[in-house]
Amino acid sequence: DSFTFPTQNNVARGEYSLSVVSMKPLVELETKLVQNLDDYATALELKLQILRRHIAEMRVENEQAQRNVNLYLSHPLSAFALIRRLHSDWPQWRQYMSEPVGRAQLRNFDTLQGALPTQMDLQDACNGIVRIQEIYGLQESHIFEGKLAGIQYNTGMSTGDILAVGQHLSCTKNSTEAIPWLQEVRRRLGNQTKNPNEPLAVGKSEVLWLLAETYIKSKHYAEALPILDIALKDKIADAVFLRRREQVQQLIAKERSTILDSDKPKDDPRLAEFKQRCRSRGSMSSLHCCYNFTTTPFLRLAPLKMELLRQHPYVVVYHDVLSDSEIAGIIGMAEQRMARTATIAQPNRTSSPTRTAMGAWLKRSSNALTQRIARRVVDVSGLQLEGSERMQVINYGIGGHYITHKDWFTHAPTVMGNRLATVLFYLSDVEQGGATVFTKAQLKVLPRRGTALFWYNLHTDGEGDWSTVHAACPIIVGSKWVLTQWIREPSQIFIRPCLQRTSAGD
Ligand SMILES: O=C(O)CCC(=O)C(=O)O
Ligand SMILES: [Fe+2]
Repeated sequence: DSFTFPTQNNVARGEYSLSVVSMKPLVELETKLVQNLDDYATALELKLQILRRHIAEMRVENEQAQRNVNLYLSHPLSAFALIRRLHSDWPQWRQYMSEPVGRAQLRNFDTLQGALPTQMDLQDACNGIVRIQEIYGLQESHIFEGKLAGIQYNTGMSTGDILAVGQHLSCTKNSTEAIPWLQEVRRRLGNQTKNPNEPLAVGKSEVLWLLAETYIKSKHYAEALPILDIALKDKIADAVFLRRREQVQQLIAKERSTILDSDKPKDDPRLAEFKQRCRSRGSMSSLHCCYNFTTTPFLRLAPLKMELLRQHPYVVVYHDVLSDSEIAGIIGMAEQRMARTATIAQPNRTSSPTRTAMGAWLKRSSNALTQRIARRVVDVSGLQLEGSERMQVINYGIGGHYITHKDWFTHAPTVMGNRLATVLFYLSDVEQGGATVFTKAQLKVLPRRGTALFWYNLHTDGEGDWSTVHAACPIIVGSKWVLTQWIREPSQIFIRPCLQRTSAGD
């Protein structure tokens, strides 16, 4: 179920990619690293300059000696100087050559190293990219070139970027998904040979090996063979490749290969619905719009722009209910309290989290601002908040999403009661992706800064309403912020008493 709680009070390691806000320090970290490397280059240049100057002087002296060796050595001061230089100076030059350059920069790097993203961060980031590709059905080649869901951006993927995703995918259950990525790396490397002086150069033989192994792992033996052959033909491979080739030939003779694409696992229906809804056009399909004057007495003075999206389940949107300064204040508070949000079902990290975001709980009584927001929740819902959990602010990260879930509990605690209703405020616009979708009710709501979504999670008799299952589609481009208030049953006794179900759908 979807009860979420923070596991840590600050950004713990391996949690950068989960929200845009938690990645912010990385930009400054890179600034420092670039400066440090620049300082290292300066130290190298300084040493080089000193060397060049001395070499020039040495050459002048030595050439003079060479022109007339006898004359040079006949002069006692020249001969003396030669002896002295060779005895005293040259060992010092040896010493100078052996001294490492940039020790200070190396030490400085070591102090920054602890803040570098971990393997887990990279995995999360890979998962995010793959999720965008999968859920929206994007072509890998488009992503490589920086075209995301029909929009061409200036940023594409480098060979190193693509290889990292390929490597990640080759270790996953569906390793065949790595193939387009690794093939692209292979294509980009082309006939290029690795420059041994380039620290970041990608080795072609390593890529070919990984590609061949990925084919072999998924029993596509026939495809592995030509890959190994390329490596052998280019003579960039060694005996290991030759042995592997023989093994593959034996496998082809013995075992049946799988035909590419035939073994694609079928999506489970929930995932299929999620994909379909996220890919659908974002029509709000409102039933009607009106001004709400009636939910609470306050609204008679300041009516809210309300749009009814569905009657069953009852889902409404309120436009422009938060001001820019209120939003800035809430985000500012949340930023200081960010922690990874984990669901109770999986409080520890797994490779495929159901929710990829960082969150903060805010007490409604914290300050005038949170009290005002709480009041707004009462206004849009007509419900009371005593006994409800705190407000939760969420910021999503790379390909951030929240899989299909229901906000109500199957076994609700009797004291706190179940989550009768949800109010979801959008604190930001999202450039692409990140819609809230109701998969059963076939509704897609695009985040709009300042808008609130309200729905009932329970039928009038208190039973959980399955038609309220919903999800957050992966963000493609943007930083999505939401504030959620789940509203518990007990304090609503007189407002929305438990009734027999009125009509079929209610
Ligand atoms: O972020 C969204 O669009 C949905 C969030 C949600 O479903 C929740 O917090 O329960
Ligand atoms: Fe939810």
